Amino acid sequence: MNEDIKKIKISAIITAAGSGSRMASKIPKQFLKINGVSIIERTIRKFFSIDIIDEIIVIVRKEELDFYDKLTKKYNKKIKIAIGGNTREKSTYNGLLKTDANSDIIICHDGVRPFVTKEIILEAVKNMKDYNAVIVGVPVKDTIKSIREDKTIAFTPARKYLYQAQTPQVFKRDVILDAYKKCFTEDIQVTDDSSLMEIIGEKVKIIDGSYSNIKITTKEDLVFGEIIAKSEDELENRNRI
Ligand SMILES: Nc1ccn([C@@H]2O[C@H](COP(=O)(O)OP(=O)(O)OP(=O)(O)O)[C@@H](O)[C@H]2O)c(=O)n1
Ligand SMILES: C[C@](O)(CO)[C@H](O)COP(=O)(O)O
Repeated sequence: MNEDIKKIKISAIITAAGSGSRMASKIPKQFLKINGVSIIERTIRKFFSIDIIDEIIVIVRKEELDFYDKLTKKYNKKIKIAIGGNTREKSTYNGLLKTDANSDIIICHDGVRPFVTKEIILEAVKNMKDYNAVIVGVPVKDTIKSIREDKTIAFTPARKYLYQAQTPQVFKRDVILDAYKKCFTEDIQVTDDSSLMEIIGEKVKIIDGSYSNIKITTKEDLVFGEIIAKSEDELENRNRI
């Protein structure tokens, strides 16, 4: 491990205060189990296993606080809880306010992206040596069409320049705080935190994530999720022996 990385203070924000409308399940999707373990616990334990992360802030819905009591006991004092807002950005901002003011780096991650790897998280953090913002993504495999309201095609961007954005997305704490202040003052709506950095003119580096680092959004994702989880769990069990 690079000695410089060990010296910096790192906070992770895991957003898990969504309602999962596209999943349309009886319980919020973060609590659905994949190969026997809830999605949110799978995500939390990935971050928990990384020594250089000093604190993990999990953003939750107020009515689900009880569930996290058990999880925080299991994963000890490294975990703090913050209450979410009605958009992902508001949830992330509540998490940011709860981070240690001495933190240098903030890792933002979707609670429903449980198959991120330790290697990807560390690689994103390493790249912060040269940038104030680093995100993870994968090259787009399909041809992407930008469409008009009437569903005719407006244009086809060159695929070689297209990446699908994932999380983790990593930022210098003071820079992301500034970006969020602008977002709320000017009522800017975005679908990822990187977009805010782009709006304030910050250069964002994208590094390769993994096609397995899926966001569990709809029912089909659960099918892929089971396959990925089984192979991940099998590997972990084998390494334990
Ligand atoms: N107000 C919100 C909305 C979303 N999230 C979190 O942000 C992550 C990514 O969001 P998404 O997949 O869109 O989750 P939901 O908002 O729950 O799903 P949907 O958009 O289908 O309702 C999820 O871990 C979700 O819990 C959050 O913390 N607070
Ligand atoms: C941040 C994100 O996971 C990048 O792919 C994604 O944009 C989140 O989507 P949401 O619907 O805004 O939660």
